[in-house]
Amino acid sequence: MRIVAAIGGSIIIKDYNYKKFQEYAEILGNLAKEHEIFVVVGGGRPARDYIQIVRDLDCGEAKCDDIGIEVTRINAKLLLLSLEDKAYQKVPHNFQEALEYSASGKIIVMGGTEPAHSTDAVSAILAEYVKADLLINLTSVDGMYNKDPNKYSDAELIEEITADEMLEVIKGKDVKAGTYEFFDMTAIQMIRRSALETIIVNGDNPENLVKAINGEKIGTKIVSK
Ligand SMILES: Nc1ncnc2c1ncn2[C@@H]1O[C@H](COP(=O)(O)OP(=O)(O)OP(=O)(O)O)[C@@H](O)[C@H]1O
Ligand SMILES: O=c1ccn([C@@H]2O[C@H](COP(=O)(O)O)[C@@H](O)[C@H]2O)c(=O)[nH]1
Repeated sequence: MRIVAAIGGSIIIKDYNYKKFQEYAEILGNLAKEHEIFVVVGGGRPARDYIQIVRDLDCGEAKCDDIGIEVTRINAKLLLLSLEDKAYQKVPHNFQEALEYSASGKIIVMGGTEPAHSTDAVSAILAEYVKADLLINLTSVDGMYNKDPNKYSDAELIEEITADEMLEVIKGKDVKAGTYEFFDMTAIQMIRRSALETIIVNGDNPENLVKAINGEKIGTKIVSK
């Protein structure tokens, strides 16, 4: 299978610790023996911190996005270093480069591309671009809930949701740099227009990536309407 995995910065760089990179490198390396793997890495807390400095400098939102993109590429580079020769040792800056580098037969790891969306959107566009069979979004919660589980203790996990229903929930959310909380509009629109098979799982345990690929019932599945 050709798989795109989006690893949230909220998990991979949460503790500024090499161990999560190592854990992911081992699992991705094993998966690459059977599957074609593309990874998109998010920015996490360091991206938000850097974005805040650019915002305080009053440089405008697109420049805030730019610095966010730089941080996602640093996180991608850290994962590349952990993967050693199992990955193509260059971070693609756009989808064409990702496709070109994939001719190496190695794992491809990228961060952001251009301003005005999140790495979730990058992963969805990449999944379209390379005609992936499966898009897996690894984040810091067990999937999509009916409301923010970190704010509401009675939030309920949604096992299956259509892209249209997701768009309804997400519309009206903030679209400023670093605030594309959970999913953003661009990501969901891509998922909808190409009916991308998508699963959102908790990536704090990287084994959940394997479970999702093996078709175990886990997280939230986004179905086309
Ligand atoms: N309806 C919801 N269901 C699940 N999580 C939600 C929801 N609404 C808001 N959230 C929040 O979204 C957060 C996940 O989004 P976040 O932007 O941190 O993800 P990420 O993509 O994993 O990381 P990053 O954006 O840093 O790369 C959760 O911690 C949760 O608090
Ligand atoms: O293609 C991209 C990717 C990211 N950004 C900006 O960077 C931050 C961090 O990415 P996350 O996916 O949210 O972790 C994001 O909020 C954007 O501000 C971007 O503009 N374009």
